[in-house]
Amino acid sequence: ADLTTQFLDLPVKNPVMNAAGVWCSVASQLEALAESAAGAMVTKSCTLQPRDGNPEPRYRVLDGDKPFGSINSMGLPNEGFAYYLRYAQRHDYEEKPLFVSLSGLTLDDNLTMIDSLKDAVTPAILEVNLSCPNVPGKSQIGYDFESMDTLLAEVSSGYQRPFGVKLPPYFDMAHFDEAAEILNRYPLVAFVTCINSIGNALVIDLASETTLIKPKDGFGGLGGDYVLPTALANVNAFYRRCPNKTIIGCGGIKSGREAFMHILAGATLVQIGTSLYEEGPGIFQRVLDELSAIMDEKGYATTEEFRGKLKTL
Ligand SMILES: O=C(O)c1[nH]c(=O)[nH]c(=O)c1I
Repeated sequence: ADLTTQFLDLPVKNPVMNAAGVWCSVASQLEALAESAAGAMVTKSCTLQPRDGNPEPRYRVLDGDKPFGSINSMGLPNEGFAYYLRYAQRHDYEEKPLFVSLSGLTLDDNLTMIDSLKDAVTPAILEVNLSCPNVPGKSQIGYDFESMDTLLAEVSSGYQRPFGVKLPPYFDMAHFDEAAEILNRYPLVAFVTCINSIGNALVIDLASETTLIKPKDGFGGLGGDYVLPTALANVNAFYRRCPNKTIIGCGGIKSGREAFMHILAGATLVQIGTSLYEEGPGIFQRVLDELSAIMDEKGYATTEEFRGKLKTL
């Protein structure tokens, strides 16, 4: 099958990329993504200043029994905005698009970073993270509709170019409606990435009767198989409610099957997190081959032919 995809006005070799935060914190990882089969890539969400993040253990893969997944409370460790801006200025955009993810600790920090990104005049695509669940004392902007509205207004007037947002999962129709109503008031919000990890889950080790991770009494963001149905719901909910925006799907993708489901639900690109963390950048070619085989089997030549075509009963 032909996996080439149009994202906004950009031709992309294929719809598969990494999820922000996974395999994208330092130059060596970014270079590995650039050399991988991924059709696009995104940098680790960054703050204005470098951050160490939370104490370890702060990431655990859950693969002892089914389902496969992960829990993390990294706490936004990153090299600082200037580091990722430097990478964005030396990235080969002919090879593949680069997204830059920002997660400022304050609105001012976000606006300062956006100003520099705008003046740097790089083709990098801005993904504003509204959903980091792991900074102690910081709640997720995506769950505070008023501050989300304010941030989108400020970023729109500051950046004055199309950008996107990374949303937390929502679990109520009224929340899908309210979030979409806000997003639709900002035409510069060109894309919406659903979902970030399901925040503040708790995984317990039976033998030791202890939490698996250290920060926040063991509460952390859930990824992997656990979140696929919620991810698909959020992709489809915003696909239905935001007809003028592009949806990027993220959550529970570990093979061509889940990638196909995300596209069927309305996603244009799909992001891989937990499975990339565990398998490494070789996963992209595997998922692409699996997706292509499923499309061939079903008789779809391009992703365009089935994107958003989920049937209801
Ligand atoms: O703890 C993190 O660094 C983190 N972890 C996540 O699961 N999602 C996020 O957006 C972030 I910024």
